[in-house]
Amino acid sequence: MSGPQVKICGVKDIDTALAAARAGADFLGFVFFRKSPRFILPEKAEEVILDLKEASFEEGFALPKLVGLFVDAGEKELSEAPTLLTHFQFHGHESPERCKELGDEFAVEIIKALPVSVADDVLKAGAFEGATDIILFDAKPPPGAGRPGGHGVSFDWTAISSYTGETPFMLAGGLSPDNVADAVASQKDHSGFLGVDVSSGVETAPGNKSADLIASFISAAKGSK
Ligand SMILES: O=C(O)c1ccccc1N[C@@H]1O[C@H](COP(=O)(O)O)[C@@H](O)[C@H]1O
Repeated sequence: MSGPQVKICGVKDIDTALAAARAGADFLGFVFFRKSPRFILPEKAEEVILDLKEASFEEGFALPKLVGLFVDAGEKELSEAPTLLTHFQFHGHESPERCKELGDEFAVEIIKALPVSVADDVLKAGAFEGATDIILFDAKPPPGAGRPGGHGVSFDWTAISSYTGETPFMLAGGLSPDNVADAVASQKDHSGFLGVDVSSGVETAPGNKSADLIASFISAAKGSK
């Protein structure tokens, strides 16, 4: 495995985007789900992306891949998303066929999140083979939760050992600077492991990202803690 890729999700402003990109984030996520404390308007996300792109030229850091996070979004919502997004991340009930169709229609790569609590949940990834570019194994939300992710809860990572698909996967749910090295170590021998994704674990309060926690998370994930 080459080094794990890191996705910092729930970016709401240029300072966070710059902190993550300068620290070496490979993906930045923008949450277009209104019930989330990380929600960002598409116009604001577009502004952040354009400013980030300009800074990447001026300072010479790599522009991360740019991910829009959606939950059962319709065509209108998807078409209002910033045009520079490289990936759509789906956290709703999107079928494999719908994932494939939308990836082709919007010319983006698709990340499909699958909620996991036990090994059997991981087997559901089989249906998405060939329909998505990345599978995101995320923790199942707590009962009664108002959104399908971003709760800072984790699951037993050994559940992923039952995954034998060809589609690369990322791991999310309750990761933080303190446990991400263990999470990476738990998957490093799995040929499909692409990287890790975090939101709550690099925040001081829901929706408030910390540049220090982001930098600590990225170095711990990439092995230079
Ligand atoms: O972050 C949110 O508010 C959110 C809303 C709706 C769907 C997913 C959401 N977050 C994603 O959940 C995982 C894990 O988050 P955490 O690190 O446990 O907070 C990650 O992909 C978030 O982007």
